This record gives sequence, structure tokens and C-alpha cells, in this order.
Amino acid sequence: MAETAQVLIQTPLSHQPNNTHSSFIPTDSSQELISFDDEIPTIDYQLLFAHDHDQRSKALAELRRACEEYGFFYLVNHGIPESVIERALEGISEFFNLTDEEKREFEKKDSTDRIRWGLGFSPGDHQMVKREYLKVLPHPNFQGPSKPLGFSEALEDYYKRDREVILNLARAVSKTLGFEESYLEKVFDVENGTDVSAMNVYPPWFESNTPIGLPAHFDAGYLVSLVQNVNGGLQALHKGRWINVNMPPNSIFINNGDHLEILTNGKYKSPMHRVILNNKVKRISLPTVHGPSLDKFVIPADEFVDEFHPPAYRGMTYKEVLEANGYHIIDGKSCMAQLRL
Ligand SMILES: O=C(O)CCC(=O)C(=O)O
Ligand SMILES: [Fe+2]
Repeated sequence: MAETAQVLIQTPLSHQPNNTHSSFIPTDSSQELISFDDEIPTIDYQLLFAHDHDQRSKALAELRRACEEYGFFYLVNHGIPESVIERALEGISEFFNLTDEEKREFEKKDSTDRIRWGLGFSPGDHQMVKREYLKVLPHPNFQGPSKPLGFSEALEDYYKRDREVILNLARAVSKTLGFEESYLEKVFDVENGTDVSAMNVYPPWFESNTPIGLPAHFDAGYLVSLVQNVNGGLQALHKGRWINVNMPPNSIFINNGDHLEILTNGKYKSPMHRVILNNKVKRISLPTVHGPSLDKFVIPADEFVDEFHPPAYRGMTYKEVLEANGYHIIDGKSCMAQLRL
């Protein structure tokens, strides 16, 4: 399948579709690029913690529906200042504007890399760059690139605020699952959790031979947050249709990660997503995968397993999952195919 050929070449933040999930991919190749502007749920972060009981219950019910029926949503009113996001995105743009020689300093060296720069090429054409990326590990012990000046600090500011939001969101998600709010924090040992972030830049389509910027894949971790400089490119699969992600101003795009799917035994699924190059502008995105601690062995929790819902995934430590198939943790590779029973 063409889809499979493409995925072997690119290196998204996470793993590629496996046989089980690929049944969700529209199989008619002529339709493969068709996408829809269907509505995506919007969750108001402040309301998830509102003092008013009714307001809070309503917001939590909306969050439950978004996690269960979609696996992704826009988060508004998250409290991260626009300037913090803008500075991080501007820093990314400046980094990618460095000379190739300067960027090569961050090319893969060995398995202890905490910063990794690289290029994603077009399938079958290794001259055609579809995506340039820079990966870092924001947590624990963030270490940013030494140049351009101020970039590392701008990233650190963003990651700190982003992590606060994600921790609180994980508390709200715990409640939507019927648990006490610290549930996810405890099962994933979030305090020692490993976060992997990719900064991506995609050229406009007219500079490329195919519009696929990043092939369909899933992300590891429990929750993934994403900010970007412009709309137009990211698509998520919902009920067999590719939905365009059109983020409202100053929002964050959130999706469930594989480990939330495993823990909930498939109740909160990790959605397939991809990037199509837009035909106008260079797009920059900043997705961050928030994951369990590396030694955490994640399996479906007892609460989601019964005689009608037998365990659908086997356990593996998060480190083994990320490093599956010979990759280093900074590649954020997952291996759902090996985890599914
Ligand atoms: O660039 C995007 O919008 C998405 C990137 C992504 O899905 C990834 O790096 O895993
Ligand atoms: Fe992704």
C-alpha cells in the first residue's frame, strides 16, 4: 500500500499505522486527499475547574465526549499568554533559518542525543524535503539548542506553561473516567514523565511534488498538545473522514495519545492524524507528546476490563515502546502493532 511505503521514509513524532488501525484509513486512493471542515469539539479549560458545580459538570461532560467520540479537541481559555506561544514559534522559525552547517551540529550523533535536527523526505525522492524538524525532550531536564540567542529560553517558557496545562487537563480527564483527579498522574508517574517535542516546518506545496507533509500516524504518550503559526495542514481522522484542524485563535490542539488508549482499554482512542502541505505558506507546528515515566509498564486498567472487554493490549515499559524498532526515545516511536493483542 502506498501509505505504508511513505511511512517508512518519514519520521513523525510517533509511530505509524499498523494493520489493525489501517482499517480506518479510507482505502479508495482517489479519496485519500479529500478532507472535511467538520466541527471539532472546543473545550474551555477554565470551566473544567469552575467553582460552580453545574458549569464544571457540563464542561467535564463535554471533555468526556471529546475524548471518547473524537480523541481530539481545541482547548481554549488555557491561560498560556499568546506572547509565550508566539516567542516559541518565532524562535523555531529563526532556528530553521540558520545555515545548514549550523543546524548540522544537531544532527543525530548517538543514542544519548537530547536534541535532534533532521529532514523528512518525499517518498521515492530523497532530494525533495517535505519537512524539517528539531526534536527535544522538554521533561525531565529540558535542554534546548544553544542558538539562536534566546531560543532555548523561549522554548523553556512555553514547555513550562504547556506542562502545567496538561497536568491540570490530565486531572480533568481522570475525573471524566470516574476516578479521583490524581489518577492519571499516579498511574503514569507523570512527575517523572518523559515528554518529547517536535518542532516542524513544512514548505508550501508548490515547492514539493506531493501534498503529503507527514503521513498518517498515531502519537505515543497520554496527551499531546500542539500549537502552530498558521492553520492549514493538520488533519485528524474521525469516523473514517479526514477532518481539517482549523484552530480558533490562541487555542491548543489536544489529542489522546496511545497510552491513554492502552490504559482505558480502547475507551479513549488515540486518533490517526497527518499533515497535508498547504499551497500558500510555510507552516510551523510545535507538538509535544506528554508521556509516562520511562520505566512505567502501562497495561489496561482493571476498571476497563471485564468479560465483555478483555484486555486488548499487552504491557511494555514506556522506554521500550519509544525505542521500539531500533529508535532512540527522542524519536518518540511507538509500536501499537506489537502492543495490540
Ligand atoms: O505538524 C503537525 O501539525 C503534526 C505533527 C505530528 O503529528 C507529529 O510530529 O507527530
Ligand atoms: Fe503526530
